[in-house]
Amino acid sequence: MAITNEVPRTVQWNGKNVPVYPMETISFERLLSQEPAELERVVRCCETEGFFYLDLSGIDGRRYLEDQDKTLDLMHRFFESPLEAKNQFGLISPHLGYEPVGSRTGVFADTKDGYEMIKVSRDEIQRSNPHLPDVMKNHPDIKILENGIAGCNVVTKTILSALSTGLGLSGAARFENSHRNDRPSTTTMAMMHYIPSDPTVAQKIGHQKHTDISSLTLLYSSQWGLQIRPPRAREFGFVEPKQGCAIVNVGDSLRFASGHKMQSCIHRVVPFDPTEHRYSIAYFLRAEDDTMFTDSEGRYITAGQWHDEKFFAFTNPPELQAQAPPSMLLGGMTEEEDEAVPQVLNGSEHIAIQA
Ligand SMILES: O=C(O)CCC(=O)C(=O)O
Ligand SMILES: [Fe+2]
Repeated sequence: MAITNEVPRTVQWNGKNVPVYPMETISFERLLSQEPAELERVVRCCETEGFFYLDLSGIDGRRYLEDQDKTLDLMHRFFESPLEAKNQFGLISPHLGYEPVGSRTGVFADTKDGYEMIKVSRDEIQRSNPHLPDVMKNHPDIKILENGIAGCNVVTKTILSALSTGLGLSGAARFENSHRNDRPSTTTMAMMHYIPSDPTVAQKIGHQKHTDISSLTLLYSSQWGLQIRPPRAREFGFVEPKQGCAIVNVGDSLRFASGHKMQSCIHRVVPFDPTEHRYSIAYFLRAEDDTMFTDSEGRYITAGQWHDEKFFAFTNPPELQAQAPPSMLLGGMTEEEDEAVPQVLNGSEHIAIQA
């Protein structure tokens, strides 16, 4: 963990004291001006922890927070629609369309996930007739999605450019050069709704531990639930939502592009308050499909291939997930030994490995 002056905190969750991990806060305004000290800090965050808060509360950043508030209103309307309307086209491709609750593995053994999700890709929203369910295929909603996606692009490209400069990269070697705006990629905005669920009995619960496929993920959620397991940490701990800030994490593609120096931090989502509906918006900035890098298995492959293989590993049932290259779900990141923790499942006490 980075050195901070903050006193370590814990919260009560699922019958035990769980850490709340402190994270650095990076200023969007200072990145925009490429202030050398801020560039150094953002590089250090990506190389040591792979996660940070991005302060968007200044005049240049708050318009993006307002975009996300509008996206949130749209999500409430969308997720309240009947299942047939939401699932009109199903999942058109891994980065476009709707996935109902329970489509993937859940956060605990023998559970399914506890969220539904609609993804709108950056390439798709730019088409004259984007493939969207009818309930959101109207001018005002398309405009909200377009503004949300374009805003996330500006914010994530600002970070990418700061990282290139901070690492002394120039010309074609800069990260932006493998994330050009007019090249096909699987870049997408995922809008998620987690249903209320009780960790002691739920069959559909949370979001399994993973690292992201993306280069950078920009996450907006004002609600608790995200847990990270920073490098060298022995257990998962919560990330506290912070007013005026988004959460940014490095994904596998940037880890690979940085010669595996950056950390693609392990994370998952659990129901913090079992009675609560939780909403989050994740923008996954992904490399151009034909970008080449060396993955966690030592293979020289394209970003497109990494995306497709890992996506299917995510969505496969556990027995098929186990056949994927061992490091795929965690992008080559390793976990410190888990501590055996008592866990109440289905009403009876088990000693289980928390995963
Ligand atoms: O919902 C969240 O807070 C995070 C979701 C996430 O990790 C993901 O979609 O990759
Ligand atoms: Fe994630």
